[in-house]
Amino acid sequence: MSRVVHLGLGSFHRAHQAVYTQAANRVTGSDRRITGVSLRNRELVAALRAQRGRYTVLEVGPDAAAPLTVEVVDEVLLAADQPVAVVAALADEATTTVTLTVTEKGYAFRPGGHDLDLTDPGIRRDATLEAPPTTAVGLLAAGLLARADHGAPVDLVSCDNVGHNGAALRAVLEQYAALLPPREGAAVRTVLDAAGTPDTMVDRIVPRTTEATRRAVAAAGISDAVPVPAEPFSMWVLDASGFTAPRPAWESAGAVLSGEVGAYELVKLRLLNAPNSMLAYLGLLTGRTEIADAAADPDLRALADRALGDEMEPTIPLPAGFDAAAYRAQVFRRFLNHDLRHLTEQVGSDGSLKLTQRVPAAVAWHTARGSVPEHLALLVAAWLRVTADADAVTIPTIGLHEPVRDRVRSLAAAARGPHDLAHAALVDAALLGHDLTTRTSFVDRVGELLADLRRHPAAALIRSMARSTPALTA
Ligand SMILES: NC(=O)c1ccc[n+]([C@@H]2O[C@H](COP(=O)([O-])OP(=O)(O)OC[C@H]3O[C@@H](n4cnc5c(N)ncnc54)[C@H](O)[C@@H]3O)[C@@H](O)[C@H]2O)c1
Ligand SMILES: O=P(O)(O)OC[C@@H](O)[C@@H](O)[C@H](O)[C@H](O)CO
Repeated sequence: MSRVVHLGLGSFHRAHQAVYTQAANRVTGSDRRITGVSLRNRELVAALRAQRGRYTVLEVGPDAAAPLTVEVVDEVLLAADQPVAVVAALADEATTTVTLTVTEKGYAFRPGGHDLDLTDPGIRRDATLEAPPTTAVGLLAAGLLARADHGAPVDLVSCDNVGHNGAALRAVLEQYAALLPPREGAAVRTVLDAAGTPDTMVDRIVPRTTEATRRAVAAAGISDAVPVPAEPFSMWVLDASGFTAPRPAWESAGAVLSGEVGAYELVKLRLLNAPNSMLAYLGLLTGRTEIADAAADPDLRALADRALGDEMEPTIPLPAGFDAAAYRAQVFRRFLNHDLRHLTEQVGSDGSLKLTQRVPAAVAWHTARGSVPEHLALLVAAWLRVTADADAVTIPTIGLHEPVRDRVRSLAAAARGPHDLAHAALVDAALLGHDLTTRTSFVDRVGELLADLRRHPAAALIRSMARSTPALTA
């Protein structure tokens, strides 16, 4: 029986692809199992091993189902300690599907784009082949290299919130292969050429596990050190034509096989993830710890809703039969799920990587038509304010991570003011990608809004924008 190897055994995989795989097994009577690889989370690996890979998905909020026991992960590896075993699992002929949820960071993209960062120290070290790999890209490539010996088919399925995630994964692997010694590079390319890298759209809000999750699971009589909370909603759209090898029949468990994955990805990134980011940054600037509290504020909600409906929706081709109005209403019902306790700091982390996927192409759509999307400018200004100014976030945060924070702060120290900073960060340093570097009318507006956010309490600007007539500035 063919097996799945998953890289990035975080919360999302356990509440999404693993659940679909288990359900597909039940529906089709097959027994496909998952080798789950955590890159470096030693505690998680120890806990899952102690539970023989078994854990609970706890749905929370309205319409939550009963806790679900997931027992489809039958092997758990820690890449930091067992890189050779991970490469062997990836190389095994029985492995026909490799799935990934390694966050945007895991692809080692160059800031602002989808090219491999050739200066990334981990990538450079792995590419020497002098020691076992440590990065997700290095591990995958080592697995492909070893597969050259047998040539059995395999698919690499990115399940991260990255636009054209399959193509992006293929591109970084190709660029990594070019760094390898010629013989090994050619072997990796040969295996990659034959492999599938389908694009996918993945959707389920899965916050971090908290003590409340553990208590709720214990109250249901289940002993589990690593339960995963999740919203009841779940969606997975896959490009069926991108597969080359046997795989779990995820469609029998509700996944959608579609020729329009690209359109679904854009729906997800621009109509769900972008307003989610907006609630996160405006929430952080107005003292909200949780997304649901930010969404419950009528002014924040009005701005995020206009960003979604007026500024994002026109920029994307909707999938056939897609009901945008229903989606928009559903998105906000999902954000308002208080039981999720989805933290503004989780959604607001790594903004430079996330916003690059969510915003610049939509801005380019508007500026090409002579308008400046006001609410998207506010989103970017809010990200800059949170990133540049140590005094901007007044609530306690424990892990508001931002890879370019130091860079932005040194640009801020050198800048003559907010307009200068916006241009230095978005044009000169291209921190949100090259699409924005030529959109100077948009960058000017970001600078103005950043000035407002610095001059007044964020709530005042938010209130006045929310209560003024919505318009795209020409
Ligand atoms: N949580 C959600 O609501 C959700 C929904 C849709 C998609 N996703 C996608 O799944 C990803 C993971 O989300 P999660 O909730 O499991 O997060 P998590 O924090 O629980 O797990 C993150 C995983 O990514 C790995 N990782 C982190 N940095 C890495 C790096 N530099 N290189 C390689 N691997 C790295 C970690 O080892 C861990 O396994 C998200 O970034 C997103 O792309 C998440
Ligand atoms: O990428 P994360 O999980 O750190 O947080 C960002 C969220 O916007 C995102 O994960 C959503 O919850 C998810 O994309 C919903 O499907």
